[in-house]
Amino acid sequence: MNDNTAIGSTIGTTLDRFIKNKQSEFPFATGELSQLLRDIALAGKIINLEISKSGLLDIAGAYGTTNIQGEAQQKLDVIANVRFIRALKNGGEVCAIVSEEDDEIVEINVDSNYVVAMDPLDGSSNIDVNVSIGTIFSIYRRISPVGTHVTKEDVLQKGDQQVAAGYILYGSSTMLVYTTGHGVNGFTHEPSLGEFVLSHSDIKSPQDGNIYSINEGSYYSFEPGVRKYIEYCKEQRYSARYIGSLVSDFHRNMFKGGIYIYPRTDQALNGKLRLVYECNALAFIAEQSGGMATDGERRIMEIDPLELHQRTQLFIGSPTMVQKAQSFL
Ligand SMILES: O=P(O)(O)OC[C@H]1O[C@](O)(COP(=O)(O)O)[C@@H](O)[C@@H]1O
Ligand SMILES: [Mg+2]
Ligand SMILES: [Mg+2]
Repeated sequence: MNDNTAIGSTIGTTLDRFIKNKQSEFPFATGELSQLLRDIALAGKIINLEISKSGLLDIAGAYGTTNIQGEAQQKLDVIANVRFIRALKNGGEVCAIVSEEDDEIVEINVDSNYVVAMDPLDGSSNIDVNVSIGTIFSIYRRISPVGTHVTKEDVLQKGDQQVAAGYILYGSSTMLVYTTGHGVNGFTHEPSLGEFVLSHSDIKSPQDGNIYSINEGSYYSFEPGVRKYIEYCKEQRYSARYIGSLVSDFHRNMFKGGIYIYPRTDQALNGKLRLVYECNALAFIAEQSGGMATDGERRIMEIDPLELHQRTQLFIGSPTMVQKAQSFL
């Protein structure tokens, strides 16, 4: 058992109980955010079921459509998107959703308070080959008055405005990891109970590490500084680990100590990953666990989003490694 494990309270503390306990710490809490977190967990359980038997079902392969980024949508991308939107709609706490799989803002309920930005299925290239994948989510409080139509201002908020963020990792076990700005906690799905149960409390990322995660296949399209850092990692005899699912690479490095980098390339001049529904959420988790997340210069969470599907470079992980990488740029 590592020091991130809540000794002796694991089984007893379901996500539901944990949320209830946390809510009581905030006298003015209305329960809306708590309910929204429960709705996200519910959608995660449903998608987890589909993913766990995806090989048996006719849900492998491409859906036949492309999203606004020109990427072929996988069937599970679309299914996950539909499941999340339905669960959030039924939950009633969400006024709008920004999703990787929808070109525009999806307005849900103008009488609700919260905006959700999400990557319903992260690691799409790994869906059909049984490699771990995830879901990423950010939660903001709307700015415009309740009862009015949602505006771009409501959904294009800086990462520093997040009230909660997290991810669900569908791996050898399924985990929900999230923060509300008071530390990071991890819950493992207990299939026989059908519950997420606290398994990793107050997660702390090692300050330094020896794992680097970058797609070296694009080495010759990286800028000289990034190439020099890769050479440095090799000289240090660091381990190269790259799953190709951002959530999975981030999760491993958060526990073991490491850095994940997706820099700009000649194909992706602003990097590949999306600020609003991939990078902001993981940056919040990283910072809350003692890690660091930048675009090579600025904190990810202080970048002003201008577009829904805006891309950014990402340097994320153990602070000593992120600072070292930046020193080469
Ligand atoms: O194949 P590449 O260029 O290394 O990109 C892999 C990266 O792209 C992503 O798959 C992008 O996310 P989506 O799968 O949600 O589109 C990340 O999960 C992953 O880290
Ligand atoms: Mg993604
Ligand atoms: Mg995706």
